Parts: sequence; structure tokens; C-alpha cells
Amino acid sequence: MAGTPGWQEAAYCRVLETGEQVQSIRLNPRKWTDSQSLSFPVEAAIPWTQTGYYLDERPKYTLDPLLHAGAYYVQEASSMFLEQAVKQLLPERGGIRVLDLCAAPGGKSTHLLSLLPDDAVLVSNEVIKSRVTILEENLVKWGNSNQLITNNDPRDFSELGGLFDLIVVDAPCSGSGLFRRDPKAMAEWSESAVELCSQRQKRILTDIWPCLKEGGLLIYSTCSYSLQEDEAIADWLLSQVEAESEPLQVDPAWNIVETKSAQKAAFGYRFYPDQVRGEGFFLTAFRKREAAGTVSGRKGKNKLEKVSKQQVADISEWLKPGLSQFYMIQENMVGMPEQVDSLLSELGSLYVRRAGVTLGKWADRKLIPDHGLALSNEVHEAVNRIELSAPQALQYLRKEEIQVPGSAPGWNLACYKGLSLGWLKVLPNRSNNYYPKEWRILMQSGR
Ligand SMILES: C[S@@+](CC[C@H](N)C(=O)[O-])C[C@H]1O[C@@H](n2cnc3c(N)ncnc32)[C@H](O)[C@@H]1O
Repeated sequence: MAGTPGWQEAAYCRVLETGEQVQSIRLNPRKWTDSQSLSFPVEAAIPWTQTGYYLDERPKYTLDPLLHAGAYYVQEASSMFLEQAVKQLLPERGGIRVLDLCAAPGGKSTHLLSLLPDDAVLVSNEVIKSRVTILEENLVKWGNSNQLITNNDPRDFSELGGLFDLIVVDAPCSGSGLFRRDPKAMAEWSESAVELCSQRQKRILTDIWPCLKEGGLLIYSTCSYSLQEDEAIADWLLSQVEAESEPLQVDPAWNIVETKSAQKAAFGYRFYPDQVRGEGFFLTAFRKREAAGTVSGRKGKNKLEKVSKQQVADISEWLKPGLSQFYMIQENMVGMPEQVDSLLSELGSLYVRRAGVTLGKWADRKLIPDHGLALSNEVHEAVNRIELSAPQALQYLRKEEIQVPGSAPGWNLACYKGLSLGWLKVLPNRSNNYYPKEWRILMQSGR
């Protein structure tokens, strides 16, 4: 790391040796705004974000029903700096389209959804199939309907043309920024891994650059300290494309190291664990020049089966008025706001895993509601709810049978502190727990 801008060897080594673990979470402002009424105390606000908090110690997150209801996301503090780039640089205009290219497990995507206005749309993409599952779970819990999830290689986007106002590339990297948090990262690190990552980062940026609109913003970040993955990537990109590096206003009290790349003087922001309360992180932002020349993309051929007017009327009791387009996708009824529908039609041959809100299956003129609807911000206030105690909520999340005498028969939202955890179907003598089997918690209390 010698020669890395702003690195202070002695202090850095000292802090790594302590092995201290910084705990932090970020609230979901559409579900939970009061940091004082979580299941654990928060210690202090994270200064570069409005919804992030440090905790004194690590709670048993798995045993907190609020986590499963999407009230907050457990995220490393430095990476929440994304908020500054979005707030300072994204133009305030309607209908913004955003792509989070390397999205799993969903830290940046959930953050973006909280920062963007409701009429924006976010595509969260993850190339590795096995990692899409956790991305999907986290985004379903977050509850937004203005989102799509895709499972594609960056090169699959090349043919779409300049679709996006903002692209976030939180690139796969050599992971040196995680040395304190995860000693495995140290064991896996090598100079050749840095070189390999640097080549891959260039390939990813080359593939995705045509998808950025003229005047659009690309935010690039890594959790690596290596120049080859950070400032040198900024230099390389500026030598390849028509773009400007964008500076950010940073409060000096935050102790973020501001850097300028060697060749093009690109602005970069470095986080060192001995200087900030968080792990290693790097962020830089670029704006595509207006005259950069962007090819228009091939229009897609997504031919989805529309839901009939009668079916739309039949499901209206389940939904707030925000969703306007309804389709049958395989056996599921799916609802989405206008901006998701319009972007979906332009995504050509991409593999779209999820769009808008999965409402449920349609059988005998009735909806069998999906878990996605239960967690969504679009579910109607008039849908029956059952408030569970903490032990009952955990029973529910373990997919055990729970007794809810006196509850309204039929579909109910099982709630904890007013937030929905999923569906419970109340029958005359018992209730059926519809929590997804693959999401159920296995940890027992007291561990
Ligand atoms: C740093 S992680 C992203 C973390 C995520 N943005 C978050 O905040 O939760 C990088 C992601 O890039 C994905 N990835 C790996 N190889 C890739 C490639 N060649 N192109 C695009 N993404 C890749 C990884 O699977 C991983 O999910």
C-alpha cells in the first residue's frame, strides 16, 4: 500500500490489529423512520447519510422481525457515501432511469431506492445467478414497486443504447478494504488478483458506457485500496470516453481522503478504517459529455399477456392506486407503475427476473397473494392485519403454526410493530403460515 494516497501506515496497522468491528444499519424511510424505536439502541448517526446509524454492538439481526419486514438494511458505513454522490450530482428531473450494474446482495440498490423519487425506476442487475436470489429477497423486503431485477452480463446491456441517467458500478474488486472485517479477504488477496480485477473493471466499464445517456452520471466504487482498481481506472476511463470527472463537496470533519488521479486529475474519495468509522472504500463519479454521441438502442420485444379489465377490478381491493399496468407472467399476476412498464419494453433480450410487484396466482377468480405483495408498499391499508408479539413473529418467521384466535377469516397480513412480515390464512380452527420456505429462519432464540 506504500504510495497509496492518504494512507497512514502506523495508524492503519494499529486499527487492523484491534480487529474492531463497526456495526451499522440504514433505515428504510418508506417503512421505518424512528431510529429510537428499533429493537436495539443506535449509538450515533453516520454523517454522510440521513438514514444510516452506528450501533454499539452487533445485535442478533436474524432474530429481529423488523429486519425481515424490511425496516432496515445491515450495511457497512463507508459505502453509504454513495448518498452524497447521488444527492449532489443527480439532476432533479422526473422519470430518472437508474442501473445498479453489480447489485447483489442489494446494499446500494436498497439505498438508491430510498434516495430516488417515486417516479424514478431502478434496474438492479447481478451477473452471478446464485447471487440473484439474495438480491431478490432483499429488494422484495424493501418493498418498492419502481424496480426491476435482471440477471445479465454487463456486455448484454451494450446493445440497449443510452437508456440510463445514472449507472452505479460497485465493481467486483480485490477486497483489501475489507481486511479488518474479514480476515479471509487478506488470505485471498494477491497482486495478481488486483491485476485481474483491474482488467475486469475496465471490461465492465467498456461494456456499460454506451448505456449511459448523454449528460448522464456514472458512479464507480470499489472496496479496494489499490490504485490499479481506483484512480488508475478513472484515468483509463477518461482516456477512453468523452466524460468529465465530477467533484463532491465533502465535510473536512468526515476525514475522507480526497484524491486526484495521476494523469487526468480525476476526483476520488478514499475511506481508511483508521480515519473514518467504517471500512475501506473508494468512490469516483463521471458525467458523460452532452455531445458524446450515444447510439439509440434496439427496442425490445417483450410481449407480455395483459390482465383483463375484470381481473384488474377484482384485485383492486388488494392494492393502493399506484400500479397501473398488470400482466400475467407465467402463472403470476404482476403489477407495475408506468415507468417500470415503459423501461421493461426497452430491455430487449435481457433476462428480467422480477418487475414491479408480484401480486400472486389467479385461481377461481380469486387472488392467492404472493409474498412480494405482502412486503410491498403497494398493499392496500384495508387488507386485514394481525399484530403479532415478538415471540409470535419469530414463530411466524420460522414458518411454524401460530394461534390467532378471534382474527378475521381469510387472508391476513402477519405484522410486527405495524410492519408486514407475510401472509397468514385464517381458517375456522387454525391458521396457515405462508412465509416462503426458503426464507424461513433456522436460528433458535438464545444462541
Ligand atoms: C462489490 S459487489 C456488489 C455489492 C453491492 N453493490 C451492494 O452494495 O450490496 C460486486 C458484485 O459484482 C458481481 N460481479 C462479479 N463479476 C462480475 C462481472 N464480470 N460483471 C459484473 N458484475 C460482476 C459480483 O457477483 C458481486 O455481486
